[in-house]
This record gives sequence, structure tokens and C-alpha cells, in this order.
Amino acid sequence: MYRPSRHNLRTTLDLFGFAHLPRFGDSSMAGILLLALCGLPVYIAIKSIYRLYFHPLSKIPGPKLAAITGAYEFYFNVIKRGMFIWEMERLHEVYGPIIRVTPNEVHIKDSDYYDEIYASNKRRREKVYDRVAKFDLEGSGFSSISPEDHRMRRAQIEKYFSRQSVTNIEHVIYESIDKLDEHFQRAFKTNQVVGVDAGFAGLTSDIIHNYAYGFNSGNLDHENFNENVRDGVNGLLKLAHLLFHVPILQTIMKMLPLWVLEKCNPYAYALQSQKADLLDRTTKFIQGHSAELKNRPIMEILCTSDMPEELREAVRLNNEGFAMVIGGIETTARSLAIAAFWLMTNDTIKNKLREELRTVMPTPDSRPTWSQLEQLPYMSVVVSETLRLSTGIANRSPRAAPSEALVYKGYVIPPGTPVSETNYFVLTDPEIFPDPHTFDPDRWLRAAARGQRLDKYMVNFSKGTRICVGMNLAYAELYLVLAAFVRRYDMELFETTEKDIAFARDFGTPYPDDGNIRVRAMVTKVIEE
Ligand code: HEM
Repeated sequence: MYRPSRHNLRTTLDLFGFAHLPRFGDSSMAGILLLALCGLPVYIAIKSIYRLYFHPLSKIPGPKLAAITGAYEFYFNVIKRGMFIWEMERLHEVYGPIIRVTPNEVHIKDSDYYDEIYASNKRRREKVYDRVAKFDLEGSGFSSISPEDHRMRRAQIEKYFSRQSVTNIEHVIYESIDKLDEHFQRAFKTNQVVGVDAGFAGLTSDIIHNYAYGFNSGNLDHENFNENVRDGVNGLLKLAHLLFHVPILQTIMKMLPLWVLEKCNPYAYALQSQKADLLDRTTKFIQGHSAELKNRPIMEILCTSDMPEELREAVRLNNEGFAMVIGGIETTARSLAIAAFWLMTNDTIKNKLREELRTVMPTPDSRPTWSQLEQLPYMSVVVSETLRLSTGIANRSPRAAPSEALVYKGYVIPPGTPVSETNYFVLTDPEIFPDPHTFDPDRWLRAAARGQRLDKYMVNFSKGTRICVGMNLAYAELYLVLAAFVRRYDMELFETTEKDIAFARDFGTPYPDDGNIRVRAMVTKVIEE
């Protein structure tokens, strides 16, 4: 067998003009290696000294290690799996309301400062590339960095999520409620345990797939709500910390054939195969294949509408649709599951709500509109309290003010610095929501009677220009589904405790300590009157 000798290899290199390269075995090569070995620690030392004493954020309080290296966050989020949020909570107790959480990012824990960071379009705010890149939604409104790109992309989709547009699709939500009802009725008759969280995820998944892509994801037609359809979204969420710290994995994941991915990582496989399926549908829409529905889905309209050439590319358009799918399933489904949990554990609240619902739902199968339900005072505060305790997005989403120095309690944050708050800290701020972990809808009524406006602190959907585009759909789902749930059945929790819903780990959305959020129940009564 031919083996190139060192001489042969060298001659070849010389021939191709690489004569200047150091030769293996040469003393110069050893010198370079030695320099690299010694240089690396020196480089790290110089960089650390710079970050600690000369960096523009060097005056911001916080642990030295977090100021020196992103490995601090890596340790808590990747090695200890989703625990950096609790470390940040601890650091705030030690260092105060403003801390430097990474070499380049400042975190503030002050519910009254939130609007400064997540500001309206009068004050320019940008997203931070590294923080959105991990979601691989390049070109979508969600992933846009500059306000100009964001405005242009969001303008294409926000009309489909206006109050009026969502009101127009209430029948789609009711179709899914009816299917869920069949499951609950069957579980009652057969005395079987029902996976309430999976049922709600099936419902939100069917609705958003139907509305955005025009097909029924079929979750509610499936006996167990086709639970593994959640794997794609959960896959993305569970991998997000790792992909943030080791971005090359994203590229590798996309390059690997699906069958290899299936063997290596079932979550990554679920994510990539779901995305590939949706891309296929987007491509067909672009080629003019219609979903043959009376109401054309958002993606079909987008793919055939007049928009600047640069916005029409299939992968970009699909990322826009996939952002709706990711945003629209677990967030709302978890809120519904958490509401179900608290309503099952508190008969007084459930009965009070049921009595109020009777005013617009004379029979259990009445179909009140979202707008009717919103006018019910107790229903409204149950929804607010549900959202407060379910958090929605757990991970911080920093903003940078490129042309403005933010000032907080005498600390000047230079323009362009990523600054964040964590929604959970606002939603459980004991100064605003005393006894914050108790499900207490009446707190909203008591505060209103005192003239205090708690809704100012409802940051579940973020604030400012980047506020959730699907907020109206989420509200409509919460109102319509919870009304039907409370008016139609009595349920008892089955092998489910607060531990199964408690926020213990941050994987983008809140996860319990072990596995996914889980609310299982027995239907003890189907209400007839
Ligand atoms: C309880 C339910 C929901 C919660 C708590 C929630 C929360 C949020 C938050 C906090 C953001 C801002 C993210 C950031 O700053 O990086 C956001 C953005 C977004 N959400 Fe939601 N969301 C919910 C439901 C939905 C639904 C039903 C959809 C379906 C369309 C959706 C689609 C989106 C999209 C596309 C964005 C990006 C918007 C933009 O940047 O213009 N979300 N959501």
C-alpha cells in the first residue's frame, strides 16, 4: 500500500506553493506549538483582566466568574440542566437588583423597570443574535434583530392574529373543544384516566396547524392525543441551551440524515422531521398547490401574496410558519393544564366560576363567544391568575438599545449592551403579588378595589414592539376552553401533585424537575343541567 513519506508530502506541499509552512519535526514547528501552549493561558489571563477591570460593564455588580466567562451559565443550564434561572435569583439576593450575568449581558430584577427594556417603537430596541440563533428560525419575525427587519416581517402575519381575525376562527377552536369533549366523555363512561395536559397540547396543536398550514395534525383524533407530536417542540426547547453554547451542533444536526438523527437523538429527530414536513408543505404552497380549504391557511396566503422578492424564499417563509407552531402549542397548552390543576384542587374557585359561567352558558354545551366570556369578571381573573402562575416563557430574552445608554439606579448600561429581565421574577414578585405561589384569582379583584392595576405587570407575552403576535389566539383559546372545561365536567386529579406542574427547570418554558408537565385526572361527573 502506498504511504506518502514525509519527504513525498513535503515535496508535494512545496510544489503547490506551501513551502513556507512549518515542517513537522522542525524546531520552528515545535516553537509554534510551545508558543500556542503558553500563549493560550496568557490570552485567557489578559482577556479575564480586561473583562474584570476595563470592560464597559466592569462596574456592574456580580460574581467575577460570570464576568469572565459564559461557562458560568453553561454550567448551570447545560450541565445542571436548566438551573441558571435559580442561580440568577440567588445572585440577585447577594448582589442586588442589577447584575452582570455573562461577560456581555446585564440582568435586572425590578418589575417597574421592565418597560424600559421591552420598550415600544419610540425607543429603538434590538434582539441579540446569539440568543435567537439557537432556535434556527432565520429570517422570521421572531428571529429578526433590527426593528426594521422585524416590522417588515411581522407586518406580513400580524393581521391574522388581530382580535377580529381570531374572533373569526372561534369555530375552529370549538371544533377542537368538541373533539376533546368526546375524549372526556369516553373517559367518564369507561372510567379511564385522561392525560389532561396531552389533551390540551393536542388541541392547541390541531388549532395552530389548521390555521397556519391548513391541515389537521390529528392529535385529537388519536386515542392518546398523539403525544409524541409534542416531541418536536419539546426537542427544540430541551436542546436550546446546548445549541446556544455550542452552535456548531445546529449545523451538524441539520446536515445529518434523518435516520442517523433518529438513532442519535429522538428529540432532534422529531424536531427536524417535523420541520422538513412543514417545509415540504410551504414549498408546495409556493408552487401553487392549494390546501383546498374554504378558508385558506396563513401559509398559503403568505406564499402566494405580493411581498418583496427577498421575503419569498421557502426556508424563510417556513421559519415564519414554524415560529407560529412553536409559539402556539406548548405555551397555551401548559397554561390550560395549570388552570385545570388548580381548579381541580380548589372547589370553591371552580364552583364560583361555574355559577358565573351559567349566565352565558345556560346549558353545558352552550357556545359563548370569547368576547362574552371576557366580560365575566371572575372568569377574567381566573385567566389572569392562570397566566401569572404558568409563566409562559421561562428563558430571558435580552434586548439591546443600540443608540441609548440605559440608566438603572445610578448604573449606566452602555448602548448596545444586551439587557434582560426574567418574566417569572415579575410574575412572582411578592411586592406585587403577595403569597405569589398561591392560585388566588381574587387577588386581582382586591387590587382593583384598591385602585391598583396589576395588569401592568402581566408580562407573560412580553411587552413593546416584540410582544407575542399570537396573544389574541392564546387568550381566545384560554377563555373558550376553560369555560367548556369548568361548565361541563367534574374531575379529580389522578397521581398528580404540585410537583408535576411546579417550575423547576428552565428549558425555554418552565419544566418540572423530571420530564414534562403532567396533569392526569379521572372524569367523575359529566354535568347535564
Ligand atoms: C400563553 C400563551 C403564550 C405565551 C405566554 C407567549 C409568550 C410569548 C413571548 C414572551 C414572546 C416574546 C419572545 C421574545 O421576546 O423572544 C412571544 C413571541 C411570539 N409568539 Fe407567543 N406566546 C403565547 C402564545 C402564542 C401563540 C398561540 C402563538 C401562535 C401564533 C404565538 C406565536 C408567537 C410568535 C410568532 C412570536 C414572535 C413575535 C415577534 O417577534 O414578532 N405565541 N410569545
